[in-house]
Amino acid sequence: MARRPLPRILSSGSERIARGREVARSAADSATDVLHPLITVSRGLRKLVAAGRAKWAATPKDRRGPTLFLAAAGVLVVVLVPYGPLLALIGVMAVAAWQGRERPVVKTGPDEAETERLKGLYEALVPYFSVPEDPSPLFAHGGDWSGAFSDFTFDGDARPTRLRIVYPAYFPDGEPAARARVEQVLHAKSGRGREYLFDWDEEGNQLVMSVLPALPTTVAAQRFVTVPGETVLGFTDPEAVQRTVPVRDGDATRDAPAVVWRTGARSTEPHLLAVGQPGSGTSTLLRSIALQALQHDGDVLIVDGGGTGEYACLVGRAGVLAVECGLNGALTGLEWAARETERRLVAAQRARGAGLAPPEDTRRPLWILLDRPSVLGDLAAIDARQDPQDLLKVPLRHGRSAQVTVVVAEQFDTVDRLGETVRTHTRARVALGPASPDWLAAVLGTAPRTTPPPHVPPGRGYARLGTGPVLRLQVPATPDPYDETTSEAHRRAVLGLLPEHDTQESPAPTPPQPLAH
Ligand SMILES: Nc1ncnc2c1ncn2[C@@H]1O[C@H](COP(=O)(O)OP(=O)(O)OP(=O)(O)O)[C@@H](O)[C@H]1O
Repeated sequence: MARRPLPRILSSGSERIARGREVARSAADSATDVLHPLITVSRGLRKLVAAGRAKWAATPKDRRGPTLFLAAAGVLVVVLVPYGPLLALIGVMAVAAWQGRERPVVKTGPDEAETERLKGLYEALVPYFSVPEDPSPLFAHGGDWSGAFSDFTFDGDARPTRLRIVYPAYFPDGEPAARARVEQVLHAKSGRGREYLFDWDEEGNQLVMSVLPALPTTVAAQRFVTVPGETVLGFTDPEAVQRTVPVRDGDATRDAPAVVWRTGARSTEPHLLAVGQPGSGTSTLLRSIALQALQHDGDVLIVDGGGTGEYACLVGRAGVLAVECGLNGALTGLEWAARETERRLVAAQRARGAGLAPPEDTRRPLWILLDRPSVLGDLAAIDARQDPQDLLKVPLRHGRSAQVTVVVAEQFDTVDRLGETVRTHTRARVALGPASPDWLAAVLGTAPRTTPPPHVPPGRGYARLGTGPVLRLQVPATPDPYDETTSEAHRRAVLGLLPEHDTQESPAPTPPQPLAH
């Protein structure tokens, strides 16, 4: 049913009321501005009068007469001096203005609600931070929380946003289980729905709990300022990394703390494994890596076990050797990649033997991106054929010195299908999407020091490079430009990064030739 327009009189009447309110508000604002000095002086005068009264009340009765006499003499002198009354008036007004000025309220400690929250936290921690044998326990029921807690800040709901806790030296802070119990209590009692960082200082017997803001999700695919051999996996907390990268974020440009992965001959983590829940963004991460590899003149071979066509935008682009979705194509492409790795090694070795620099064609980065190898493994098992994963052995073992980088993406529930070689040689790790601490520890080698985020947007997770710290990660939005749900801005961003369509034939799909040694 079509909506009937409001009667003119009603709509214009409400407009007039709104305009009237606006005028009244601005008149009130102007009046406050004009009267501000007067308000300040009268506030000061009130304070002076109150102070005078208090002084008079505090003066002993026998000294009131002389005091009154002195005051009267003072007034007389002022009256007799030329311009005395005027100067006295100016002086009183100045003192009143000074006394009446607005002073910022300085908070000196937690308010009632915040104190209650701290008391509750303290009581909840008593069972974990005390033992019956301790003669003077730092934590005891009904004890003094101020000896254990410091450096606290709160949000508007009196929930702590930062808290330093001193605990007794006998607390087994080296045991992950003991730490986890304390972290769980703090998480629950400080308010769920926020992401906490727990920073344990074993030497100082201190724990600092802080609330982390959500990682921004607004950075989309773009040409990142990196050198060849560097790939931006995503963005993290400013304190977690030293490297920042200038990024376009909406209409502004800012320096964003980036998780930069280094590949190539000097890399200690030359290959990467990304694991995620379905829909968590592992294919998007692979697309982002592919675009960055192409930006630095790399050759890219994509094997998409999921076969959902998420890499269609890369088909036929300059630098993209092949995008294989079926088992046959995957086996052909990966067999070629294994032989190419061997060829590069042999050629580089021969050149070194002859005292020459390695040939140009062995130095061009080659990227093998393999999404969902477990699916291809299943298909291969049905046909009693070779598992494509097996063909990754040579690139994974020798790829580093041959400028060959392997990136594997798999889902959490099929991660156990990955072979030993893949697990051993993919030392750069990414875990995306919601996951339990145990799952994350299985992928990253250790659990993150942060609690799970209340809301996990796509592309949100953790990264760990080798034995480095676990970093929170948000992958830049790099959606499939051919997906109709992709926004126009993102579609243009990704299409703008794609190389031109290649007119030359790519080498990957050709059957592998035996190497002439
Ligand atoms: N970093 C990101 N920023 C914004 N959106 C993202 C990001 N990563 C993924 N998405 C969106 O989430 C959806 C799923 O992403 P993607 O296909 O990459 O997930 P996946 O882990 O490969 O899942 P599946 O294997 O089920 O396809 C897509 O709509 C994608 O655009």
